Amino acid sequence: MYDGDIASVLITEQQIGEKVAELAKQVADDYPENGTDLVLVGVLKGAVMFMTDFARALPVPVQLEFMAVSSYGSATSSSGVVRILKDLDRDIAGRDVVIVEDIIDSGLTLSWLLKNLASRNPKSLEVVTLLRKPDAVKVDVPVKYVGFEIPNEFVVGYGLDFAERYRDLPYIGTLDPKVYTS
Ligand SMILES: O=P(O)(O)OC[C@H]1O[C@H](OP(=O)(O)OP(=O)(O)O)[C@H](O)[C@@H]1O
Ligand code: HPA
Ligand SMILES: [Mg+2]
Repeated sequence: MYDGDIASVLITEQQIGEKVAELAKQVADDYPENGTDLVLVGVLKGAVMFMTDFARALPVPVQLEFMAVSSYGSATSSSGVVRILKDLDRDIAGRDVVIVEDIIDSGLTLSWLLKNLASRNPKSLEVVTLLRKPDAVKVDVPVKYVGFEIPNEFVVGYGLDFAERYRDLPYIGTLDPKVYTS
């Protein structure tokens, strides 16, 4: 599948599975059941694979919410302009909320999202991200749960796309530059 487009496998399916279980354990330890379900806010579309695996790995009840924002379009770097394409369906005031992201690259999307959700007065607000690129950060954002720190290369798979392709790969790989330079 996608023959020749993937330059290298950065994180295997098995490594992803182990990390998801580890992150779920950390989050479950920090949010013991208290009668009010934790709200997971998945950031579409990139976080969809991580969100569904993570929610099922968590041994505490959660409610699933989604937001769609877009800052990348078909480019390989963030424009910094964030648009809401889909908002939450429910009020999060007074709730424990965890944003579920696939990747923090420049940090621009998350920084905007944190401000936006904080203004809705949740009881608490934290972030879990599967990937972070420390060398790409333009705005520092407080992130409590980080899966993997990765080099500053464009990656695809497990929800992450280039021009809407490759999200369905079960692993995370680097994209051969010929794909986006041709
Ligand atoms: O830290 P940043 O530089 O802001 O980049 C991270 C964001 O960019 C990607 O979303 P994208 O806008 O590509 O939408 P998508 O999830 O639908 O692919 C990714 O899923 C993150 O949400
Ligand atoms: O490396 C990336 N790959 C895919 N989507 C992204 N959005 C931000 N960074 C990336
Ligand atoms: Mg994208």
